[in-house]
Amino acid sequence: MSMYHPRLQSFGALLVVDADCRRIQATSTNLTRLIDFERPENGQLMLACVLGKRLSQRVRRELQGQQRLPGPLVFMRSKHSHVCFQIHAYRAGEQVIVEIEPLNPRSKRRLLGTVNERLMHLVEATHQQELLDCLVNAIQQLTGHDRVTVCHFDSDWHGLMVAEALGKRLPSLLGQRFPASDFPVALRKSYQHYPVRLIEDVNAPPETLIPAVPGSSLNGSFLRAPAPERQRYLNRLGVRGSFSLAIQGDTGLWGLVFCHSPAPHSVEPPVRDAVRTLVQMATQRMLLLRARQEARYLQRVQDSLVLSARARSEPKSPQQLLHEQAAIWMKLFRAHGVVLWVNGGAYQAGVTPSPEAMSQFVLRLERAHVHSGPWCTREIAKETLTASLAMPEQCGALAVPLPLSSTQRAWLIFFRPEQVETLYWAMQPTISPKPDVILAPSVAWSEEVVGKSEAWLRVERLAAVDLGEDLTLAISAYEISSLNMHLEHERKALAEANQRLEQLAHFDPLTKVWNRYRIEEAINAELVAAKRYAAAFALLLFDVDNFKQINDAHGHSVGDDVLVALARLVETSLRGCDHLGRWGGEEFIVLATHSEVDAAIGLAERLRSLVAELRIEGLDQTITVSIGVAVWQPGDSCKTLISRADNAMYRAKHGGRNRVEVALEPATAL
Ligand SMILES: Nc1nc2c(ncn2[C@@H]2O[C@H](COP(=O)(O)OP(=O)(O)OP(=O)(O)O)[C@@H](O)[C@H]2O)c(=O)[nH]1
Repeated sequence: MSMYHPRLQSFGALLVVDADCRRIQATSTNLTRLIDFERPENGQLMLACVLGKRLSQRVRRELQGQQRLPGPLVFMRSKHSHVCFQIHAYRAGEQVIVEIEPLNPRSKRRLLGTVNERLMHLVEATHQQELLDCLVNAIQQLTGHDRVTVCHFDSDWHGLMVAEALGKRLPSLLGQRFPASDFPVALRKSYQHYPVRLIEDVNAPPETLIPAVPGSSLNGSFLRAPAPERQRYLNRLGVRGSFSLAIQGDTGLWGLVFCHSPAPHSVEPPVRDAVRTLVQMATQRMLLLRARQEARYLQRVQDSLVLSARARSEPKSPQQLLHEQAAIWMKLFRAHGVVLWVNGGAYQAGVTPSPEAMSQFVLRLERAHVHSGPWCTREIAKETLTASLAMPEQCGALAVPLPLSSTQRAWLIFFRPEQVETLYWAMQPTISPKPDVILAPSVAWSEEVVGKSEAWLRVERLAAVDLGEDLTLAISAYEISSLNMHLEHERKALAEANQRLEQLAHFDPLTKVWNRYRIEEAINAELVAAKRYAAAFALLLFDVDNFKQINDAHGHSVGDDVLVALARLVETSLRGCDHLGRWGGEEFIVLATHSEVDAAIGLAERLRSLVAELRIEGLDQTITVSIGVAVWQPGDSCKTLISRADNAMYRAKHGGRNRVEVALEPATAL
């Protein structure tokens, strides 16, 4: 195992103790300078020799089964001396590390008051900037460093100075960006594990451990000296005293608080702890403020959804939805254009690509973006999916798929304009600083960022998904209602067609009375009833006299008028239980139910004389009919019955027309 020579800072002493918390295996070289103690004669230094018996027992007890002491312990080395010490102890592998720092107890009361007052200010802050300003001022007041800054990391780990408190007249770093290379991954990771880093003097000659111990790691120690590259970096800035703390966001390292001074700068342990508490409180408050802001934004989006929810009870087409909502949506999503892509068609508002370009874009999006979440870019021109949209005025796009069905997706797509941004990059000074002069990295160059839109925030993407779900429902509701309307239309058309079919099947198209098929059906039904109940009925077969001559003299259409007028006249003269049908040509049949021969003859005579009085417009002659009457007799069929009526009618014709003849005997030879 290799021997370990840690480089330690001198503001505290460090002990490496065995796992049992008794024997000291190594001490930092400055231990004897900080604390008076007696070395035992046998040379085996015990923890009790340095901390005293009671305190070392307590450390042992509190570390039993624990990784570290629950809080710092304080002790006074000698009754005659006023020097106090604070102890931290923790386990590192098979060893226990004990850190001892001198303490000034007189500063404590004053500190508590200041910290409380500053905490109150932090809790009252209502905006992030106010909160961070309050934090840097509080820290500057507590530690006295010459520059206290808050550096916030962007998604590429470049650091932007967002708040600053200056003790001396120093140039401001506010608004400057430090490149990600200033914050290497190892450094960021170490802040995640050890959020507080104090370097009292960057250039102090380091202490080390005697004797060197195998494999001991002091990564978690306050006292470890800065790594050489960090030392060089701080030297180039002219920083000798440095104190830094991590600000942990909900998704990782949000930023760092830097406290810098050109001269060595000590920070008492209680001040260090107080600053840590302030940073933690400020972090909590910041997360809360952000959560509130996001909640307010989401509420505004929800409010806009209620409108489309209303559209569900009163379905609206995608076009109507876009027309009514586009302005609200664009305001909420800071967009200048919006497209609703449904069923291969684009509904657009504001500044958007041409429909052809949109259709190409959606095709590519469908192929490349198969999952259900939103897709976005800040640089339309550089993104392969959007490069061919060729729309210089819009730089950002946010697309949300709307799963209308398992096979078909619609899209809601927002377009954002370009936002030209000037970034000020801090350059590290190349000259060596004069002693006691802290350098501001000069505004060596500024960069104009073009072709990018504002970033699509996480909360905006979430809100877009909410809106997408709402729209999916609204569009589905519309499609269902359209389908229903279509079905209803189809149903009506079908009913009408059926009705027409019924007419064609059962009615004569010219006279609108029953056709031959229907009257035959009725006669057959009547025959069944007559057979069962022996209830007589009669058939009246009548034919217009000399109809050919009317046709020839006045034209076929007048002949038609005669047939229609005749049918109307006879139809309206019948009882409700009698039926009229057209038998063919100018022949009609009246089916007179419940009729014996006398009643049937009476009816035939009444009809004959009514017809003789009929006047037709454009026809200056009377119309007459010859009627053959046949009354049902047992054994009759439809055929025999009609045949008998036909014979009777034939006789009427031959008897001079405009007459009624009755079939008296059954028809023969049928
Ligand atoms: N206008 C019109 N004429 C029809 C229709 N159906 C048949 N006819 C005509 O009715 C005429 C029947 O003539 P005929 O069978 O000789 O009988 P008629 O002239 O009435 O003479 P009689 O029956 O002996 O009195 C024919 O000229 C047919 O063309 C129709 O639907 N409309």
